Amino acid sequence: MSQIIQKIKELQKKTSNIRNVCILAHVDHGKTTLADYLIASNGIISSRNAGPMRYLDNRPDEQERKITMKASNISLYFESSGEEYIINLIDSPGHVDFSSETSAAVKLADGAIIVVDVVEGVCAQTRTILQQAYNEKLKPILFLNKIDRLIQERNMSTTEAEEHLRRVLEQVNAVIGNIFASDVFLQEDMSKDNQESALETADDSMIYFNPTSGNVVFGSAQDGWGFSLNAFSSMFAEKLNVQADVLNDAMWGDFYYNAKHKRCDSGAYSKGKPTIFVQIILENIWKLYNNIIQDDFDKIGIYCEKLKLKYRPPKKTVANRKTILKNVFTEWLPLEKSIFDRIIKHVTSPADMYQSKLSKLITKDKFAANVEFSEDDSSKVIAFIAKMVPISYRELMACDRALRDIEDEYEPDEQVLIAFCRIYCGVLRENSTVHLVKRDYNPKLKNKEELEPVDIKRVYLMMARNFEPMHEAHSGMIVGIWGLQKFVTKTATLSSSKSCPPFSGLDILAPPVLRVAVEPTNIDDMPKLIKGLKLLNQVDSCVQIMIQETGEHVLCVLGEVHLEKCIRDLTEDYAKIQLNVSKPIVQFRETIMESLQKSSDDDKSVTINARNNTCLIKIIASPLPQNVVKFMESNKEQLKIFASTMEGSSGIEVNKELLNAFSNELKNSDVTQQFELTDIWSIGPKKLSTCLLINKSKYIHHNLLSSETIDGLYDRAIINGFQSAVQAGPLCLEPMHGICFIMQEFIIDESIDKRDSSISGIIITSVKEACRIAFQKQPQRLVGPMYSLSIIANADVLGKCYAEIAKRNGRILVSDMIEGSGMWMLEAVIPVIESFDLANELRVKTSGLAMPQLSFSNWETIEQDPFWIPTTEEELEQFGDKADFENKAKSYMDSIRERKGLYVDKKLVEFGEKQRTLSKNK
Ligand SMILES: Nc1nc2c(ncn2[C@@H]2O[C@H](COP(=O)(O)OP(=O)(O)OP(=O)(O)O)[C@@H](O)[C@H]2O)c(=O)[nH]1
Repeated sequence: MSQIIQKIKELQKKTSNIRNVCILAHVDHGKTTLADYLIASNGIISSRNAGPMRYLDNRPDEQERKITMKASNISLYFESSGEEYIINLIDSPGHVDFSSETSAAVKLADGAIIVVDVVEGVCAQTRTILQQAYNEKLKPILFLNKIDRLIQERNMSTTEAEEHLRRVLEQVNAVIGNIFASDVFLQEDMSKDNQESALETADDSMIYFNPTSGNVVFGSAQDGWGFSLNAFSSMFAEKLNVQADVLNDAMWGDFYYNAKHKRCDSGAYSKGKPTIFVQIILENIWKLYNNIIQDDFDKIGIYCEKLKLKYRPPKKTVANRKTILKNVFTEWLPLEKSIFDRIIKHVTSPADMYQSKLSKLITKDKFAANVEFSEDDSSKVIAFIAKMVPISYRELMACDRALRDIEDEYEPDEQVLIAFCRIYCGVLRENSTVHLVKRDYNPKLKNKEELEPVDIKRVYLMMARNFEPMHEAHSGMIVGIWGLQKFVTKTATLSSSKSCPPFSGLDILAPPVLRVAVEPTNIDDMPKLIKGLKLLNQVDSCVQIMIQETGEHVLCVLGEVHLEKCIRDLTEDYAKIQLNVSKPIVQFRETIMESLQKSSDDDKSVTINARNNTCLIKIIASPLPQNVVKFMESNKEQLKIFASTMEGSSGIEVNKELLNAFSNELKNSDVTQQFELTDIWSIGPKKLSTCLLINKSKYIHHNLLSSETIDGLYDRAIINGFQSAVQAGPLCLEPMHGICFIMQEFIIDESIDKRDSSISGIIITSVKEACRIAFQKQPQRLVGPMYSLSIIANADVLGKCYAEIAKRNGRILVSDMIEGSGMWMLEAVIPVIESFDLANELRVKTSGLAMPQLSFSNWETIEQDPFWIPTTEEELEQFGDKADFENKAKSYMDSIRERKGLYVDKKLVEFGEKQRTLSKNK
């Protein structure tokens, strides 16, 4: 291993020979098994252990549960046609609860190996990772994995298998086609009439997977083999007397080999002949497998000779078939070679990807001109930290003995953080100083306070669990940095010059909707908990930590598996204390609906006349249309900037294109109360941005789109009143969602003294009160988060899955058979609040045959009125006079109120004594 490390340290100076690749797939499709074989090629593990070892899954819980939970990098060496290469390989988790780790992996890579299990085909996460790879402009290679299952489990013939593989490839390409089409429409922002012609003119020739062009590898990671078509064309060209490139082009088409004329003829399907793919490739693989399965050692021996392999099977022992399979196939079609060859050919080097990567990483309005590429200039360093990697200080010192002389600030058992970083430009040297570029830094304004000098103490080559010290890291490399723990939370940009803007953070695909309150079992351990939570927040991009007004520490995570990991990290590594963890809490939101009974605006509006007519406020509330809410949710970061600029912050640029799109969105919706962008006064709640305050009164507010200078004397008080109203609604103090409050009148008595500070307080309270009453004048509803749920299961357990989903108020959206696999794919939505322990219950009920994948889908209004009570005689008879049991919305609302210590209108058992007496007397 030390030789390889030495070579990598030398080779890194040649950026054109570096490739940065991540492995992406739906959960369990075989990423980690594939990574093992690639690692074995460097002698880091033996190829006998490749697969079961799961080298990159080095957390105990990853090994126990056999799922990857974090992205990790290993730098590998590969030689091809006399050239030497470094391949920085990043394995990523497939489980949706760890999607932020996958986002970190795609941010650092230039290419992606997309692994698809050919039996399961395209699954929910496959679509997501294809979208992520497309968004980041990664060069993808498709690995169609687990072909051995078609032989051993599905007993498919070679022609059936070919048909099946074609279908899976078409599925993958159909997803890519859809992603491409939506991208074209989005970029062009066009009317429906122009969409078709735009699609016709857009060049999509390079985006699809096509075995003939070499971006598809077929194989079985478990048995250690893989091939792309060119491996077979060069193997068989001479024997068949056909030119290799002709054979290659004919291999995945409607061609058959005409042995008589020694040529490839078209029309295999119409003539009922097996295609060349079946004749030359699948037939050979199938025969070898069958010989091994049937212990036919003589035939295996003959085959090995025919294929010019060195391996000879044992004479008659009942040898382990798996070992024979591995020995034969890893020699004949070595998996690592087929994958590495494709990476070298299809993935672009970091130097060539530089501009395209940077244009993705830096938001358009911040793109500065002076960030040219440099391979070896230490004054032109640009680097991006995608995450902080935890390791115990003892382990780090074992990797880097020099640390013992540098620091003793940390205890050996303490967790410390290494920055997981890609050098985009220049050379980063140890013991150097660079700028940490903060989020609001703008190279045009050169706002120095947003740059912080930081010392790079040590630079490491990241070899999964080992950190190998290297004195410098060259452009294109993915490395670890020691010295930044005190400065970096989640992600960061480093630059040696002042001309680089901050990179955008990771794309977090789902908000953390699951919350728990945590406290130390022993209250004296509170400082340790706070320190542990800080570390967790630095390391995990998806975690949010909040401190409630009550002093309670709340941890927000994506799902139950994520929660388990975070609690484990806290108790065993970050805080090292016992914790009390509350039951999961789900955040709700509050909204209003359009009333079915027609009522005039006057009925709905609220007038508040404060302090003897000195301040008059008239407000009406109206639900915002779905499209507007959706737009606001997907652009909340930009809208926050828009709102803060309106409220007086300067120095931040507002994206004009976004404002135009917002204006169009408003025009295209049937907002009952029409308004312009210039009427928007504030957007709230602060972190969510789904409610608007609109000014239709005669009072003129500060407005960034207007050229007039306005003093906006009462703006701040009005905005504060609105913000505190939308922050906590009247149902159960949850944030409001999708509502537009329109200020119809705002009049302040001219005679009041403008220096009277109490007037601000009166305005804040009155606006807040008016918003709350206006909300209550409309039909009120709760809005809950929904998970989208996908399950792959066989027909026998389908009924049990349906029953479990129905029991939890879920809705099945799709239930399709996966052709050729005998499996079913279920897609459903289920309220997050009903989802707890679903994975466990399904596992027990289906004996482990169905595993759900849950990922955040959307916020959905709960149709039921939380205040509904039975009124008709039938309803009273059916539900009782409170109907608590049937009214889910009310029970959710009550449980939140109870948790928050608010009054709950609950009917307890009344007259208990009397009832008992009655029954006794019977
Ligand atoms: N039959 C068969 N099984 C395979 C193959 N490749 C992987 N497996 C098995 O599939 C299961 C999942 O493999 P992993 O490599 O852990 O999958 P993964 O994509 O890394 O999983 P996550 O990281 O948890 O998303 C393991 O039991 C592997 O042994 C293959 O080619 N054939």
